[in-house]
Amino acid sequence: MISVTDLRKVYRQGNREVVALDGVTMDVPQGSIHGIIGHSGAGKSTLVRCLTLLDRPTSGSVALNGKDLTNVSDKELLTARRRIGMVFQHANLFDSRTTEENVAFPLELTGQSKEERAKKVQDLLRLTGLTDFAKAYPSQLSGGQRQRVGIARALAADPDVLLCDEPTSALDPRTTEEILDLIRSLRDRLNITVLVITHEMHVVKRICDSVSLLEGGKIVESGALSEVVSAGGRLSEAVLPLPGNAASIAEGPILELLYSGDQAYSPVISAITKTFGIDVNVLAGSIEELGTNKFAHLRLQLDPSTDVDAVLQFLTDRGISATVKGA
Ligand SMILES: Nc1ncnc2c1ncn2[C@@H]1O[C@H](COP(=O)(O)OP(=O)(O)OP(=O)(O)O)[C@@H](O)[C@H]1O
Repeated sequence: MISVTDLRKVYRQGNREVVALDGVTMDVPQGSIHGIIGHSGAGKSTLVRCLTLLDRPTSGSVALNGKDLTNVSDKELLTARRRIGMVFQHANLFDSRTTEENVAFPLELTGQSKEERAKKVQDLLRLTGLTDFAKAYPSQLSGGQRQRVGIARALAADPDVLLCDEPTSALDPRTTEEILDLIRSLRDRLNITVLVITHEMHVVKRICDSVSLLEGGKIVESGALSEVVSAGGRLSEAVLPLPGNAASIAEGPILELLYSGDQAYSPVISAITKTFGIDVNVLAGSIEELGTNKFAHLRLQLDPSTDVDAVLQFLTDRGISATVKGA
């Protein structure tokens, strides 16, 4: 479990102050995968540096399993940092070391026997699908395989938290899916807490249980993926985007519908047409399955004669969030 409370980081640039983190608070429970998404300059890198205490926050706290890391001695901090395994965009491997030697590197500092280290490395290679590449050098590996080595190395010290900073930004789409699936399967097998910092929504959609939107150093939306999608805010728009310029072919009110669960497959449109005896035109739609939940986002144009308030009530009664566009 990692808990961040009111984290602030202010940089000084001459006379100017830059507030890179402005009161970030979040709790990520043991065994869950939390995504932090934000555009360039939102404060993601600063957050990573503050979470690992590579950069001291100006105020606020970062606690790992209840222990406040902002309040420990430098020696304790060194030990505490090993509880957080780091995965970066580029694996930054030692070119002169083989896969197994790269993975063994953090273990060389732990005082374990050679046999214990060798067994641990073999376990990690099996876990990350690298057994056949144990003797290969980084130059003989693909980008995805190198990232696997980086992940195996990050797990060597049995961390409580795996902090992944843009883990797939340098990979092609297929390798991205493989690495994301690996991260999720590691969480399933090791019950490790995972924090994924990314600017890519598909990363969040593919593996995260919960997500926070970071903007200008603040978390502006946060929650379980199903909650934020149903809430109809900015994350919802990003997960279930509709084209902004879907042309209407006739006059009539335009409604946007957002709904989840089994209702995502319910015949909403035919229910409206039958109940109100009107024509309905689908301007745009997006249906997604995220984890075990399904979500739908539709933009509909209704007959000009429609009693819009009655349709809105009809939809609300069925647990469907509906808003009139351009009203
Ligand atoms: N060492 C520093 N000194 C002064 N300002 C800084 C420093 N590091 C970051 N900043 C500022 O803090 C803000 C957040 O930067 P940060 O690098 O954390 O954003 P980011 O979301 O990681 O962006 P990117 O995705 O482009 O790396 C920016 O306005 C940046 O200019």
